[in-house]
Amino acid sequence: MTEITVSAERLSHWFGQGETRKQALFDVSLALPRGSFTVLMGPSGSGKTTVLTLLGCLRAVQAGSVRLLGHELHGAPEPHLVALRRRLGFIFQMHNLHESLTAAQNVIMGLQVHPGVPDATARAAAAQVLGLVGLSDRIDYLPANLSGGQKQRVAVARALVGNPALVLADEPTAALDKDTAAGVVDLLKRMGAARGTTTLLVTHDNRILDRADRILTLEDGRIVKVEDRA
Ligand SMILES: Nc1ncnc2c1ncn2[C@@H]1O[C@H](COP(=O)(O)OP(=O)(O)OP(=O)(O)O)[C@@H](O)[C@H]1O
Repeated sequence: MTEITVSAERLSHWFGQGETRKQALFDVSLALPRGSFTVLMGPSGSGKTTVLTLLGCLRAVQAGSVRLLGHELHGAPEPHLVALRRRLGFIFQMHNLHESLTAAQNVIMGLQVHPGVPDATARAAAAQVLGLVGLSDRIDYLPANLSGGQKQRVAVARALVGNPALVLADEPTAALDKDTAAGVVDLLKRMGAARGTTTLLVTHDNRILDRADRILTLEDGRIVKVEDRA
């Protein structure tokens, strides 16, 4: 049987209170098999980021079910959610690097959620994953001395260094040129194949679509299309 990393069943979500209360998601159901690479598309405001944050334990589930790594998120206590979040990797459009830390130190931040990792081990893990994203020669650079694409690759390295079960990426290639964007996506795909990492990637970027195993399209808070490419 296929192992499912994360699934949603009839997931609905609302923002605001009283008269401004607005439904952002309507009965969204999906299931991401282990190691799969899924793209989530849709117009601005269709609910993509909301789905990502709900699957990633960054928002409380209000209605419906999310099962992440075998655990139900609806009604789960905060310490449970914190523990689950440690098994995820997040990549956002804005790279959010610490400007006062080098590339390696930023990547090591991705390991701080795993207490007790010795410094030398953390440094070696950071160097290895920076090598995977093609930044072996930039390990000790500060973000100010890196290009936009290089900074984004550091952010990818930071998300992957803890060997997450699930990577949630929100427009990770928006700031990148064509070749760098392709490199980042290929890296995420390779990690899926090599480590069984499951990836869900929000994008408007047509260049990524042909690399997806599955493309989900959201419109007005509903999944309106599922295309299997595998
Ligand atoms: N914190 C919030 N408070 C109120 N409404 C929100 C909030 N976050 C999102 N929304 C609304 O929920 C809907 C879905 O937003 P969401 O950010 O998930 O869309 P998106 O598809 O990711 O859009 P984009 O491509 O522009 O990032 C939109 O109508 C948005 O205005």
